[in-house]
Amino acid sequence: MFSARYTPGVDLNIDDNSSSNKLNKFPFKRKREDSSSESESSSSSESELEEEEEEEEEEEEREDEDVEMNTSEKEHEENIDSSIDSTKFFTPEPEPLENNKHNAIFERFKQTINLQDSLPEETESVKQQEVELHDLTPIPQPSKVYLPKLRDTFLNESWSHLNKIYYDMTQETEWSKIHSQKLINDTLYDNLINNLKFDKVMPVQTTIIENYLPILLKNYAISKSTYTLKSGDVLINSFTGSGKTLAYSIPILEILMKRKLNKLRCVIVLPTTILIQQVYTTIIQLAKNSDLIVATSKPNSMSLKEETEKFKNLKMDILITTPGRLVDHLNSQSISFKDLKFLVMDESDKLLNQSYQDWVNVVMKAIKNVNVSKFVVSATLTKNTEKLELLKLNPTRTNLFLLKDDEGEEQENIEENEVKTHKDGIYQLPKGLQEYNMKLKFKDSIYKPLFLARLLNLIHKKTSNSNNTKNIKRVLVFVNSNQSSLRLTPLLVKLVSQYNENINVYSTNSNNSNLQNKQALESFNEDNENKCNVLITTDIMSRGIDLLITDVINYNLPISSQQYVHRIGRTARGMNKDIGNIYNIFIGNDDYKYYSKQIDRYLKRFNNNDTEHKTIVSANETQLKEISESLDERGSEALSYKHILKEFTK
Ligand SMILES: Nc1ncnc2c1ncn2[C@@H]1O[C@H](COP(=O)(O)OP(=O)(O)OP(=O)(O)O)[C@@H](O)[C@H]1O
Repeated sequence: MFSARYTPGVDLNIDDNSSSNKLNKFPFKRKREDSSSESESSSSSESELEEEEEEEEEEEEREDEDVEMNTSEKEHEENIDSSIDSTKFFTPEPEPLENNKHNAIFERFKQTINLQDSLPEETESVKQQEVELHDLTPIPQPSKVYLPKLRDTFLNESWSHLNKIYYDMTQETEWSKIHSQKLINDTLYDNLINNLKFDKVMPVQTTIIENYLPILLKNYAISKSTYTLKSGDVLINSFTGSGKTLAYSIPILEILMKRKLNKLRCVIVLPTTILIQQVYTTIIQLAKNSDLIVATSKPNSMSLKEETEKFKNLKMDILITTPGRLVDHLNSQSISFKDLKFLVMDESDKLLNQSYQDWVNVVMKAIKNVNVSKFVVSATLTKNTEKLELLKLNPTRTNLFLLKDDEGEEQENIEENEVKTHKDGIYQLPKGLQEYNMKLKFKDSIYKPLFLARLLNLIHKKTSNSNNTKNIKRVLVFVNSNQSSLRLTPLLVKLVSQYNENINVYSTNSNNSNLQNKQALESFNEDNENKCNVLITTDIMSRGIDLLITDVINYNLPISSQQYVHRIGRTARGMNKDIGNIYNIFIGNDDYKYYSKQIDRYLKRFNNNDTEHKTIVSANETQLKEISESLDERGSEALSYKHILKEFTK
């Protein structure tokens, strides 16, 4: 109940009833006053009144004693009193006491006071300075020191010393022209025209074939052992679907086809097994009728031991693999980099984000004293110096291939108000995209699956682009987690069946076996006329996958502009650059704000003045507007939806 300051040597007895102990009675006097006022209603007894009178007398006695104290002692005591909140702390006052030990204490106290009085005067002036008062204006502060943003500078400088070669979209040419210039051999030309059925050379391919391949060929003619060192490394930053696979494969195959060696001369590293299969399919078609042996190494298809056995007898020229498997083979010495000439890192920014088995360092160590040309490739090539440093690029001969924008400006130097260059790279979108942003009100968020079903119905009914004569629709629906994919798929199957029997919904997720995922992908890719195939997937499908996809729906927003670039890059690819609709679904304002600040502002579009993609459902797309309008909760569609939802949440 009581709060009392403990004074060493004084025995504080807080028994308030002990009237005989005056020392105790005094310290808690105020408390007693308080408590008497609290119990005003109770009648005060005569004895209590007497007691109070007694106390008053005692106090008067003390006052008299005080007068007898010397002035300095008194002043000091006042000072002490004023610095103590007397309502909180009570220190026993000296009184004439029967107990001699207290007298000794008071004696010491007096001595202390006297000593304090004899302190030199400047102590006081120092004290005064310390308590100097200020009014309420802020105390002046030293001006802020602005340090340069070292990290940003550091990041951006990674490209500054590279030999930049800009290309533009007009640089499309014919394979026959490249062939006639003797830049590619007859077999390669034949494979391009007859196997792959390509007649045009895409701009990024043209620039590399015209600018890098001649140097490689010239140096190869001079020396078969140092040509890669003299030609240097290649960095390719080019948008999704622009044909980067061929851009690096053609120069490499042209050189490797020149002599039959059947020793490991090229390794292509990719982040996923799906991509390994895809690149392999392209390369074996290009290498047909040549002496080159192309092999893959995929973690899921064969054990390391089995693969090691296989490699003992396989004199491969090209190996396509993942970073983890490559490290496994290097560690078990089942492959050697002794004859290596080319190392390709496709989707390089993704690879450089993987620290699994410290793969970059292991691989760089393995190629230490070998002359190797490195190809670092991505639609979102990193500018991060720390990461690029790991690759130990050729310090004097590293060529960076970059796209100029529509106005012929060099993309790297564009720092406009609306479109910012991301510190990690340049994020150019493909040309033929149509982007639609749609917002659902926050209160309608439970209807998001129903909204998606309506949207798919609409996509199926939309008339196709003239290139897509069979009117096949393939729609990728991106969700952010495996769980979302598992929850959404059965619900969507049920919902779309109410609208449209021509919509097939598949999903890839980690609950499926590899075989099931493969089958889902194959079914999704089937050419069923007038059908709409839908694949619900996570970002595992966002990189590099090359199928004819007509529409991409960001059911959940991606977390970064890089991720957005790769997701939407599954459409508007290669020669199908005019086929590609993107639908971004926002819930409430927060999603839209996130998209604007974290994603959209870093994207470069071929025509940046075209702001249509930024509107929430463009005015001419009235159907889209209809489906994104608030759903009437009493409507029969919404009611039946709620019933279905209940079934799925049981
Ligand atoms: N010269 C060409 N003529 C016609 N089609 C081509 C040509 N080169 C590539 N393609 C096709 O263009 C599509 C995209 O090519 P590729 O997969 O190499 O793109 P990418 O730039 O690597 O894309 P991503 O960044 O998404 O991996 C593929 O279907 C490919 O077969």
